[in-house]
Amino acid sequence: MSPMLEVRGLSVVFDGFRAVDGVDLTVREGELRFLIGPNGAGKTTLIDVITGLTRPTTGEVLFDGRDLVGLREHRIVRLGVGRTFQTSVVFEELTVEENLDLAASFRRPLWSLARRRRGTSDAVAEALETTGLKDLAGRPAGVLSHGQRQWLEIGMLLTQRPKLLLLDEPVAGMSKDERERTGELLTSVARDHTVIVIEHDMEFLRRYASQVTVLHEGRVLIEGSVDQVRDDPRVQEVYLGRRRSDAVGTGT
Ligand SMILES: Nc1ncnc2c1ncn2[C@@H]1O[C@H](COP(=O)(O)OP(=O)(O)OP(=O)(O)O)[C@@H](O)[C@H]1O
Repeated sequence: MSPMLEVRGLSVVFDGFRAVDGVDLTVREGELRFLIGPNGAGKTTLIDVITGLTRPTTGEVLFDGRDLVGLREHRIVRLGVGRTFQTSVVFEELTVEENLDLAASFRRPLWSLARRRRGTSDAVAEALETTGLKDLAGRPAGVLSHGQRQWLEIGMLLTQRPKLLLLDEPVAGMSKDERERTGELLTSVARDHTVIVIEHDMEFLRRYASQVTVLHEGRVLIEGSVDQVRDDPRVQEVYLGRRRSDAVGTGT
């Protein structure tokens, strides 16, 4: 399959500090790619560049063959790139359905809002179904559990019909059950989307990841299967900074 995303020679320098340093990354259509790395490795900065929040110092970000560098955030969303943030963006006083509806309208130009109501409703109904939030559609988002809120945010992205989803630590702070449901949700979303997930949780990675890219000090340290990454001594050393036997899922 053709690459959905091709990052080439990407560097981001903040006041002389190289947060991202010559990163090449290719993600094919339909992949569920995990991005890991210790604090400060450059994961969020990389996502910020892909979504137009940060402008790179050098390099290209080709999405479906088109360079995203220099495009504004909303333009990138409309081209089909959606992301979640570490902080929540749901409106607590609006219902689950209203939040989805609002998110669905964001992608479209203002003039088309009235005209394409039907399409919006379809997207909202599908998102309610996929995220398993159908029974909570009429409840205010403020009453949702932490996990349900995360699923709502993923649902909000889905209403925008993205081709590529970028998720920043989707299972952080979740219970075991919620993690499991999120893993299933991601697996199902990845059936017809390309998904990149930043995630630290090794147990989660072991269960749901196939391809993993490890970033360290702004560079790609290694890319491979969960097993390859787990067994790589460099990963053991730099990513976890622990003894090998404790590291990357070889414990427990
Ligand atoms: N706007 C900025 N100005 C200056 N330095 C920045 C800026 N944004 C990020 N950095 C620095 O760039 C480096 C990479 O940060 P980034 O947030 O991308 O790492 P990360 O891998 O996402 O880490 P974490 O897992 O802690 O979120 C860090 O050292 C950070 O302090």
